[in-house]
Amino acid sequence: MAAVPIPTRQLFIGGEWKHPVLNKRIPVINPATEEIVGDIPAATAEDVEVAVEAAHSAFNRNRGKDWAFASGAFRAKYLRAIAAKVVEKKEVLAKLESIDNGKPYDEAAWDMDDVAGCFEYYADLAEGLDSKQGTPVALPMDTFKSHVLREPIGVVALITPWNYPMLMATWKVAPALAAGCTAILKPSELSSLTCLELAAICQEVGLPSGVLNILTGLGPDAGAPLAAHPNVDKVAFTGSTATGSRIMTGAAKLVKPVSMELGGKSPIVVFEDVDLDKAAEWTAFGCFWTNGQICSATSRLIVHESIAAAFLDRLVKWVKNIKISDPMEEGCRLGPVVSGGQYEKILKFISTAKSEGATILTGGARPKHLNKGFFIEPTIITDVTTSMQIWREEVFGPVLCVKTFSSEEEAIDLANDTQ
Ligand SMILES: NC(=O)c1ccc[n+]([C@@H]2O[C@H](COP(=O)([O-])OP(=O)(O)OC[C@H]3O[C@@H](n4cnc5c(N)ncnc54)[C@H](O)[C@@H]3O)[C@@H](O)[C@H]2O)c1
Ligand SMILES: NCCCC=O
Repeated sequence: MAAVPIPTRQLFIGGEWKHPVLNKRIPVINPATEEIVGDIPAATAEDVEVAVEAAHSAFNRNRGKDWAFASGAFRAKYLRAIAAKVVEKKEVLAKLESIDNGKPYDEAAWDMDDVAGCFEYYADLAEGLDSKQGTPVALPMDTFKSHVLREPIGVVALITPWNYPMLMATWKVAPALAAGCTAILKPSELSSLTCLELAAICQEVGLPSGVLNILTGLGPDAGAPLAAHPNVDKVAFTGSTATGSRIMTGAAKLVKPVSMELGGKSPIVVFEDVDLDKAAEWTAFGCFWTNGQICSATSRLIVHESIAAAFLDRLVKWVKNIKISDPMEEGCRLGPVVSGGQYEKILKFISTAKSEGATILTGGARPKHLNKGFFIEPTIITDVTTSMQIWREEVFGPVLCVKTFSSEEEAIDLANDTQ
């Protein structure tokens, strides 16, 4: 599949492209080739200041009548226009995401459908707001009147991860805009390309200036000052539990509301009466989809002891059939993990599991047919105990750890074992 040129973009603030105040940039590395293919602007606290001011004036412009307190139907038109542009540019966006993040092109293309669907969904909700405004609330005393007013909270900071770059951003941008908030989006420095294209789309559809500002940059340099800014009224964050906890601690000092979507360690339980082939397919899908980099990855397999050997045999066969290649290659089902840092981290998880006494049933290393790129074979680890790191911590890569059970109670206990 032909690659696409990587656009050179700036920060998107107040409806315009702006060079970062300190003029720094971050290289974009294609994880399949380890080559630098472009760069993105690196925002710092100085740019955060300008972006928050832009979002603030957009919120208050014309006493809010231009956006925040305009009708939901007015705002919905922009959300639908963005959705239409995403559909129009789907192929380019999916290719950029695939090059930036390493996910198979087909999966990136599904994600773009989800992005468009999400903007449409919140457009519906924005339209629905209008008829709900002013709904009376019955009170026991006639002398008092009460009605419901739904109002945007103000300027919101949206901080997102790299595993579904444009989709995770959309899950925050679309509802914020539908509600009438103005926003500053800070995507992950590891895959920001499509979020910068979202900025271009906002410009194309004529989204009022300052309603959505997009700052790319490092977490500590751009994310931290954004989350802590006193004129940011709410922070919505998706990412690791450690970063979420840091943001929440800072927000607590300002009594600032936050919403957090953090990491996980999800189980898949396979009972003795399953169809072995179907269960093997879904187990592989649950853990190895998006190269295993999903918050909901079913990274703990809990299988009934009476079928464990036969089931693992099928699963290993299934996993060995997964096509591992450059994510832009036709039929790719598993690409590289997102970065060199993530690659090293996952290999360390695997070596710690070995040193703690677990067995690598399959995988555990870079596939032999690939000599560059941050590729890791789909890995299945057995002889795991609940005290091992591989069982307790989120790996966020193509690694499945296995435990057997003999009773339903035991399966439930293992499934509920918290991180
Ligand atoms: N629950 C969900 O819906 C969901 C969805 C996707 C990913 N995730 C989780 O995200 C994690 C993977 O993403 P990640 O590695 O990008 O997470 P991360 O916490 O490293 O980074 C997430 C975002 O926070 C920013 N950031 C980093 N340090 C910061 C700081 N001090 N202050 C403010 N912002 C800061 C990063 O630049 C990035 O934009 C996994 O744990 C995964 O489970 C959860
Ligand atoms: N399908 C999107 C899942 C997002 C979590 O990582």
